[in-house]
Amino acid sequence: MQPDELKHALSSGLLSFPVTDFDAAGEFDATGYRRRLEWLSTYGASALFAAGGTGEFFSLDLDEYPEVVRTAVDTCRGSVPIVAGVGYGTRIAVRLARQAEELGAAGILVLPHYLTEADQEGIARHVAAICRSVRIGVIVYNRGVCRLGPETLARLADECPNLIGFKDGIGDLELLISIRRRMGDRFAYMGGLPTAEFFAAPYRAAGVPVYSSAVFNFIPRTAMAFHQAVSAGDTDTVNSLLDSFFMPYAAIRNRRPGYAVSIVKAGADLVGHGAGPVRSPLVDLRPDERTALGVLIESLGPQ
Ligand SMILES: O=C([O-])C(=O)C[C@H](O)[C@@H](O)C(=O)[O-]
Repeated sequence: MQPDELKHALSSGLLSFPVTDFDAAGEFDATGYRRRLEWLSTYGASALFAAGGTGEFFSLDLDEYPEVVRTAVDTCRGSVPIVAGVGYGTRIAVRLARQAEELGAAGILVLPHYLTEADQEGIARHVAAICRSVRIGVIVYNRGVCRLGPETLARLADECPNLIGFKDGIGDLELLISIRRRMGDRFAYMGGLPTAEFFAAPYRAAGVPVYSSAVFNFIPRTAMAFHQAVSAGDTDTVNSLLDSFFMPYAAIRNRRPGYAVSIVKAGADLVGHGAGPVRSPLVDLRPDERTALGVLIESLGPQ
């Protein structure tokens, strides 16, 4: 897929980050992952992101990363574009980006580099090296220690024609709007904070109508309906779902660090599409938390 084709695909609709399937021994379960993507690809997401945050990229072994990307690309070929997450330092990120491109990924999402703070210039060099290493489209992701400003992004966009997207995982509206106004239609823009639905309406107002939904992993019909309600300005439906599902959902999610991913895996399990346990350093939901989540999911009706 050409970078501009990917930019077009990411400029509308709903995105998602499938969880990654691990078996009881904690090994990557390609069969389960393929079934998951076959199921999710029928709900009309504009793109699916393999090995993203919700996909536990940070816990994948470098030897199993290509298996995850290959499974996603082969399963979704011809139905929905697969964007592959890459991360860590520049050398590892470039190696992963080249692997993902060779395996047929439609694009690359640059997850934050690891641990250290870094200057805008250094992060720009990091992103530019990744862009230069592939021909497919690249999306830069402000999150954690990666916090690029509008002027840095403008220089990167001039230097890297295949840099076609910006994803926000920080939630600083002044920064987001400054980037959106400075970059105009040069990028496709995506919201992607934990439980993106909370930010969907204000981000749409800021000129970012597209976001990635983690809950799409277990309530895809509701996730699509929520996105359609935001898009239509149906505030009654948006507020009703925020009050009845997302607020109590967030109350569970906020109980322990890392639950933003663990709760999604628990939800998938509760709807019969289990993906196995999370890998450390994450922990799975406690039994009472699973029960509370199950009640919330039941209240939404069939998916
Ligand atoms: O790796 C990531 O950024 C994500 O998984 C983003 C999530 O989809 C986030 O938007 C969410 O939790 O709804």
